[in-house]
Amino acid sequence: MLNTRSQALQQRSELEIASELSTAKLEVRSLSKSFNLQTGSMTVLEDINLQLFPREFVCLVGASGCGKSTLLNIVAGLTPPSSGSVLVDGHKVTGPGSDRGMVFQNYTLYPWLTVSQNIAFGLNLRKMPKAEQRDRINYYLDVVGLTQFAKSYPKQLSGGMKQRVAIARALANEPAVLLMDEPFGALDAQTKEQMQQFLLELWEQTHVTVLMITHDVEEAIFLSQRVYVMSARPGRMKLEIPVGLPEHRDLDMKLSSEFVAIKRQILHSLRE
Ligand SMILES: Nc1ncnc2c1ncn2[C@@H]1O[C@H](COP(=O)(O)OP(=O)(O)OP(=O)(O)O)[C@@H](O)[C@H]1O
Repeated sequence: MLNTRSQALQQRSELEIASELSTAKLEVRSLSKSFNLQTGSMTVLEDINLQLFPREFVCLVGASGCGKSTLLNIVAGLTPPSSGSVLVDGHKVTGPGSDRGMVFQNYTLYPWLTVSQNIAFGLNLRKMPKAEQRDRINYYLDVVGLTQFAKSYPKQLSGGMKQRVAIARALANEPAVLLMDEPFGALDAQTKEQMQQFLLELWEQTHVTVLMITHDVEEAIFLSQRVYVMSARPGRMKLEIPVGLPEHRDLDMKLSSEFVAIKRQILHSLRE
């Protein structure tokens, strides 16, 4: 299925491809959000602007409480903004939609469904023909390396495996953008590093456009082409840092001087 898609991509003219790549997949325009509390109104996000281009992996870092999850929930269409707008492929977001796949920190698999059935969940909702569903499920089971666990239930899987199923479920809808909120926050350090490597390989294979929130500055640099740093109260975009590392990365790269220089810049910005 993706192979057919990539063949189609190859057949298109370079001009068409260049034009597609320069059009934002996701755009957040002058977005602000306030919550009404008993004590008055609290502005959580102020004048947020960001753009993600096709096949980009972008991370958002910022102090706890600066509004990262609120921003992601607005992009997902789960929370309305107070002002400003979110556009996916040029269309204004007015609610949740299958053009945005979401992966949360806490495993959100349905415990009564098998791995395959979890991955099929969105496809069933969309009434996709069963044969097409089977192809997609098999493809994404293979992409996340869980073919042998197709018939297992979530309780039979480790934390890392559960997150791989959650990622496969989000990808099975082939969304325009994959939104991830601290997806590895609940994993131990070793599993987290394995999952970072896995996610990078998956991104190299599928070239999905990703917006991810993380507390972990190293994780953000390791995975991204760009990192946005947010300030707190109200949350604003403070810094946008391009990550000029090669696309193909391994864990040793975290020790390189380029990596450490970017880390220093982000940490200084977070401390200011
Ligand atoms: N529904 C809500 N009603 C009122 N206040 C809210 C609501 N949702 C979030 N907030 C407040 O908005 C602020 C930002 O919260 P948010 O969860 O977006 O921050 P965050 O940067 O994701 O934090 P963390 O990194 O700790 O997860 C917090 O002060 C939070 O209490």
